[in-house]
Amino acid sequence: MDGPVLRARGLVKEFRGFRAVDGVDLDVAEGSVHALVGPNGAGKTTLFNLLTGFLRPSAGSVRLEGRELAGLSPERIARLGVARSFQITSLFAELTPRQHVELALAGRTGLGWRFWKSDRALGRFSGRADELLERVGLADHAHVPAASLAYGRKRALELALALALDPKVLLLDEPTAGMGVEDVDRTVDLVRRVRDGRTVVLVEHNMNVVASLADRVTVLQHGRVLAEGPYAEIRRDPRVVAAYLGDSDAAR
Ligand SMILES: Nc1ncnc2c1ncn2[C@@H]1O[C@H](COP(=O)(O)OP(=O)(O)OP(=O)(O)O)[C@@H](O)[C@H]1O
Repeated sequence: MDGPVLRARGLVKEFRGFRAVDGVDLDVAEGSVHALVGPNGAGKTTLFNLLTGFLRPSAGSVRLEGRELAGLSPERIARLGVARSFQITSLFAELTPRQHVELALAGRTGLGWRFWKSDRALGRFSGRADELLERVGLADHAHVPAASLAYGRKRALELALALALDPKVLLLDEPTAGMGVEDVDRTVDLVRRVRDGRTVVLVEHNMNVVASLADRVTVLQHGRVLAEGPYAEIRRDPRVVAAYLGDSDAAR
């Protein structure tokens, strides 16, 4: 199809008269990795929540391949093809990664929670579950309780759960937040592996990660788009340097 897969126009979110997102236009091209960056409080998380239905916009529209999403529930939006990962899922401590992914796959088909205890019903998803776990590097940890997984591996599992929905657009909320250098490198590799023709939108503070992954970058400030373009252009834009890149958080 022509044009962006995800398009926001005039998005506004007001909290008691304060505009956290203030008239944002966003075009996310199909198959691209698009980063949302900006200083603390710029409105990145709020925008993310508007795109995924976790918040209802005060005004404006969000379209997925032309279809209006504004006002739909997060579940409906996920089923239509916009799924998010990181900082949302609470994993079940005693269930294994394999069981988590089987349940996510079952939920997608509508088989859902009614069958959640039936090994036979879930067994039909085991092949696909193994593929997804392999994809995110968890094949060797498929059968341990989720509670025993290291932090980076829990996040890899959350990514597998989002991928189980086979989304058109995958949204990643600060995928490297709280990680040490090794886990950051591993996560960058992981996102590269799973994007595979998929469209990815990510909120990310670590500019090295943005530089390695993003085809396009939107810089937000005070709820508005300050600049938009390829990373190489954005990083030289004096407005962006002044508003954001000079800040030590972004220089990490
Ligand atoms: N539920 C809410 N009620 C009132 N104000 C809110 C609410 N959510 C966010 N805000 C305000 O909206 C502004 C944007 O917040 P948001 O969390 O979207 O920024 P951000 O760019 O994601 O910041 P950070 O990088 O710190 O996560 C902030 O001033 C914040 O205090």
